[in-house]
Amino acid sequence: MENTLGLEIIEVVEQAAIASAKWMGKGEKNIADQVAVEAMRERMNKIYMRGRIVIGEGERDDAPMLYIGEEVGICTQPNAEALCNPDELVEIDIAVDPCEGTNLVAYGQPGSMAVLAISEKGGLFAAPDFYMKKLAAPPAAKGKVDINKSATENLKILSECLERSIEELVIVVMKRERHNDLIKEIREAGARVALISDGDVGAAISCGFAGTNIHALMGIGAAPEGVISAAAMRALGGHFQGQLIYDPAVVKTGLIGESREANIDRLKSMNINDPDKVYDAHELASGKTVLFAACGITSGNLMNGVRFFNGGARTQSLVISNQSKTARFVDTIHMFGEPKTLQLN
Ligand SMILES: O=C(COP(=O)(O)O)[C@@H](O)[C@H](O)[C@H](O)[C@H](O)COP(=O)(O)O
Ligand SMILES: [Mn+2]
Ligand SMILES: [Mn+2]
Repeated sequence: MENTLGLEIIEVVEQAAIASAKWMGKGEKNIADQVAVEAMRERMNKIYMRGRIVIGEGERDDAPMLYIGEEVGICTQPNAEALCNPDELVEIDIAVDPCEGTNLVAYGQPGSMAVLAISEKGGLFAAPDFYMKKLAAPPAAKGKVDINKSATENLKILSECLERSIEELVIVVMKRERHNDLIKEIREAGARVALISDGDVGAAISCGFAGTNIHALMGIGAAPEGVISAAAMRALGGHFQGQLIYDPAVVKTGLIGESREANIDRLKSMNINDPDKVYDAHELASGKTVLFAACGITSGNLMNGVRFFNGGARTQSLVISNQSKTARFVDTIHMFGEPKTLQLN
């Protein structure tokens, strides 16, 4: 699965990022999102694979494209056996977020990316459209920090694992009212807080690399993004835990259904009978093969954003594989038509 797909999915995220980047700074988050979805879908459908979207843009009725359950790839066609070899006919599950950080793109802010994760069928947790409490940390702290512990305790553990004082730690938290107490606790414990407005996938993955100056992600974001982050962290060997949040009173903002009770019933209807279960990266991305790909739309900690020049664009992507144990940064120049120059910088 991996050999051919690893290369193809780079182009999938690149095309989505380029399309979205054309809308950077225009204040049009829905268009920046929509063009990324269209570009991602178009490129995916050129791949010899038999893919199914398990995390996408929502249910079929609401989302015209890349909806949950949508089949993508050449080998989903009725005559697939004539077109595809046995490897390509293996069913694979795909989680996508074509524009992660739509607000960041619309307002020209750093940290947006086109992103996806792939595994064999059943290898990615089909997260409901709920919130998720998340804890991401570097590989050195894997299995040592714990989402059930307080932020203060986790900071002590992180400090030991990373051989740094608590004061040297930087913890990313989304700037939301629901995090006011968490932010206070982290600061009182002595660590530093980097607040982000959006884009917790990039923040989670940044914990996987030393040199990003991000040592943990704490707090509540969206569950689908949690699964995509978990796929990357599983392949990187970093720490990731997630716990679904189904109580509207906890998140304080956002659409999360009518009531706690109604949400528990909804989870049960999805065969999630223990709504408080804590999932680790291996449960959220349980497949034997896990591939992750992202391409920067606007520049962030991990990747440069799309840079256009006369006749082309340059992109930077990241592909992580648990099989080849690689985190590969890919730098690509895209030629639109016949450019007069190929701009390096
Ligand atoms: O910032 C985010 C927005 O993602 P997108 O809609 O694809 O641009 C995500 O990274 C967050 O995980 C998440 O969606 C968010 O925390 C939930 O929204 P909010 O209610 O504003 O906190
Ligand atoms: Mn997102
Ligand atoms: Mn998105």
